[in-house]
Amino acid sequence: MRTAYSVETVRTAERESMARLPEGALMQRAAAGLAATCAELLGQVSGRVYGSRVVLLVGSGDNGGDALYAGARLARRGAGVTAVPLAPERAHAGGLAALRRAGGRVASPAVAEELIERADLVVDGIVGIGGEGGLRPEAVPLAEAAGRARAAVVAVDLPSGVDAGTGEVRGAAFRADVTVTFGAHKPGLLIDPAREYAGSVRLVDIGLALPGEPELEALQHADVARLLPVPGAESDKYRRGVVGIAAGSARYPGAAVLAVSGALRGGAGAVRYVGPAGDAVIARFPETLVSDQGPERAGRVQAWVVGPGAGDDAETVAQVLAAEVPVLIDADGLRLADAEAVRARTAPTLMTPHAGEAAALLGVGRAEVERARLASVRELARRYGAAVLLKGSTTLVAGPDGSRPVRVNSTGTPWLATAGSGDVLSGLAGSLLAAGLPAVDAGSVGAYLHGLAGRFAAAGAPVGAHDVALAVRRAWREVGEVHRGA
Ligand SMILES: NC(=O)C1=CN([C@@H]2O[C@H](COP(=O)(O)OP(=O)(O)OC[C@H]3O[C@@H](n4cnc5c(N)ncnc54)[C@H](O)[C@@H]3O)[C@@H](O)[C@H]2O)[C@@H](O)CC1
Ligand SMILES: [K+]
Repeated sequence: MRTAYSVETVRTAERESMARLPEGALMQRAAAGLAATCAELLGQVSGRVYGSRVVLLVGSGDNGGDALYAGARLARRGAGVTAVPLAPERAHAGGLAALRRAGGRVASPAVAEELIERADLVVDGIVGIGGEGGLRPEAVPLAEAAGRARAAVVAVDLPSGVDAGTGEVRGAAFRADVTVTFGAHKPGLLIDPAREYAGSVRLVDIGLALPGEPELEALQHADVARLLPVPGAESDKYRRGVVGIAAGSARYPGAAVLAVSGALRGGAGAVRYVGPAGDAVIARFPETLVSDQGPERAGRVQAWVVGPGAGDDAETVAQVLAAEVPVLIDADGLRLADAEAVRARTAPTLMTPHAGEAAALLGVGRAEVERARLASVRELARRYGAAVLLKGSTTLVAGPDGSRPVRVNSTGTPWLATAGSGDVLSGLAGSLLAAGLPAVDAGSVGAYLHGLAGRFAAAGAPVGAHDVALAVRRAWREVGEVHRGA
């Protein structure tokens, strides 16, 4: 499991460590890890460390101190290192002295852009977890110059300008090729939009003992493998769970077909379809149990999926919400579901909005949800007393009270933003619910497999939702392999 901790928790751990260790020890560990990554990148960009040109952009806190000490290490290996302290009188004094002793230079911000243009490597040490309120105006042209330059950009702890705790980005921020982060991932490194600015993230262990719950957790192959339902020798289709799909309409029969296609690959023993698209479903998937009765009379299921392509069929949504089994609500179902009826449910509920649907439920603009994804998913979960999966390039899954940790999934690919892809996910996650997974697990395992399937299906080219559904089996096998190997 990958975890991310709040800034507050990291600060607490830092204080405890500092009390035990000699002064400056943590910063030296951070700088050593940072310098190692810088040296590796220099090897890729210019073939060697010796003689390469490194620019350190240095703010007034310890983030700048890390950059300076790492710069001193590179200078000792023969790199030409120039530090640009944005506020020279407040830059980390020990770090500046160390850099100078190692042969590094210090330059004025007036020449920073010129230096960046000629550099092999730019180290962004302007702000880390102490940053507040986005990048200051004087640093904006530097972020832009670094973006234009051919140099590799390494962010120290976080790309300056992104919010460490929430992943929000207000205005300009540095775009890094690699972010070297210390002690723990910060939530902003795993959540969009900030995640995109971080490039690939490397965690340097500086020996922090992290207390309490993480803010976020991200399942890895082995975690998913442990959660996947596996039929035992005694299983029959009913024991493996029947998932009911109440989806599709005369106008959108395809949504029903796609939701069923996802459900068939999610581990339930059988899929029961209820709705007006039975003929289309049977034609494609003859193994489906099709009923033309409403959900109340369709026969037993262990979980329902309601909403994909459902049009305005509020009665079906109401019947599903009244069922005493887990329910996944997606697409039109989110709009049609009565909030009181959702809150009154005693069996688990999983809502799966994209940003636009989440915005409509929260009564805010879509951009607001996209900007503040973590706060949005928590708020929705609290309002509805339901687990909520907020779709996007990083998908977030919050438990019913919005409490910690929220799950984050980043196996997806931008190619997954294609019509019907959400219908496949709803069927897949609903099937996992029917197989007995708790709502947060069903959502996050579903998102993980769906994202991986999207990658396999796309392989760098556009995909349709049906391709994604087909690739779920490959994703499942790939995850299972790791488990068997473990
Ligand atoms: N947490 C830890 O355990 C460790 C932290 N270290 C480093 O220390 C950093 C935190 O250091 P600090 O607490 O000194 O804070 P930062 O260095 O992140 O930033 C604080 C300084 O930047 C200024 N500032 C705040 N917002 C700004 C903005 N938007 N634009 C420009 N300047 C801004 C503040 O006035 C303050 O002087 C971490 O990110 C990490 O790089 C490491 O040295 C190792 C250990
Ligand atoms: K930084």
